[in-house]
Amino acid sequence: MKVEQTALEGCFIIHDTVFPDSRGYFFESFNQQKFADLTGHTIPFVQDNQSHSSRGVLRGLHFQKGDAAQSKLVRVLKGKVLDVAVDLRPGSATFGKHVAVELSEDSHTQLFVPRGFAHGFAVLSAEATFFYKCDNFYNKPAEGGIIYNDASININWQLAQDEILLSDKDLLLPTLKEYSASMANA
Ligand SMILES: Cc1cn([C@H]2C[C@H](O)[C@@H](COP(=O)(O)OP(=O)(O)O[C@H]3O[C@H](C)C(=O)[C@H](O)[C@H]3O)O2)c(=O)[nH]c1=O
Repeated sequence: MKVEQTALEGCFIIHDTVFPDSRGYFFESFNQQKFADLTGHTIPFVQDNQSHSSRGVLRGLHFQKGDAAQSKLVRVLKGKVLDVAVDLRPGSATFGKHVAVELSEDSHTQLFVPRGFAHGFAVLSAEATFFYKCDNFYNKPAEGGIIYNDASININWQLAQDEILLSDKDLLLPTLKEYSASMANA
C-alpha cells in the first residue's frame, strides 16, 4: 500500500499492493494499522456502501452536514469511474477546489475523501460497481449537495452532456454559491 497526496490537504490516493499469481490476484483492500501507519489517521469506519450504475450515471456531489459528516474510502469493484472530491471545509485554502481521479477495477487505487468534502462520481465504463467505507452513519436529514456542473468548480466529467444521467434529487442541487449563502443565513 502506497499513499499519494493530492493538491487538497487530507485527500489522498491509495495505491494497493497487489499479489498476482497463476490463479489471479490478492490484495488487502483495507488494513486499519497500515492505513494509520501511512496516513497518520486511524479511521473507525462504521458503514460500507455499494452501488451499481450504467455508463453516464453521475452520483453527486453529496455530503452530510455538521456532526453527520462522513469521510469515505472509495474504490471501484467493476468498471471505471471518474471520482471527484470537492473541498468544502470552511476556511480551507483550497475551498471550492476539486480533485478528479479515475478509479477502476484494474487500477487498484482508492481515494480517501475527508469529512468536509463533497463527493461524487461519473461512470465511464459500460457499467460500474462502486464500493466505499464511511466513518459515520447515513443521516438523511443531514444530507446536502452541490450541483454537478457548478461553473465555479468546473469539473470535467469526461462525458458528453447528453450521456449524463442524474437522479431527480441531484438535478435540483444548489450551486456552491447558493449553498454557502444558505449556510450563512442559517
Ligand atoms: C447514501 C445512502 C442511501 N441510502 C438509501 C437512500 C435511497 O433510498 C437510496 C439511494 O440513495 P441515493 O440516491 O442518495 O444514493 P447515491 O446517489 O448513490 O448517493 C451517494 O452518492 C455519493 C457518491 C456519495 O458519496 C454518498 O455516499 C451518497 O450520497 O439508498 C441508504 O439507505 N443509506 C445510505 O448511506
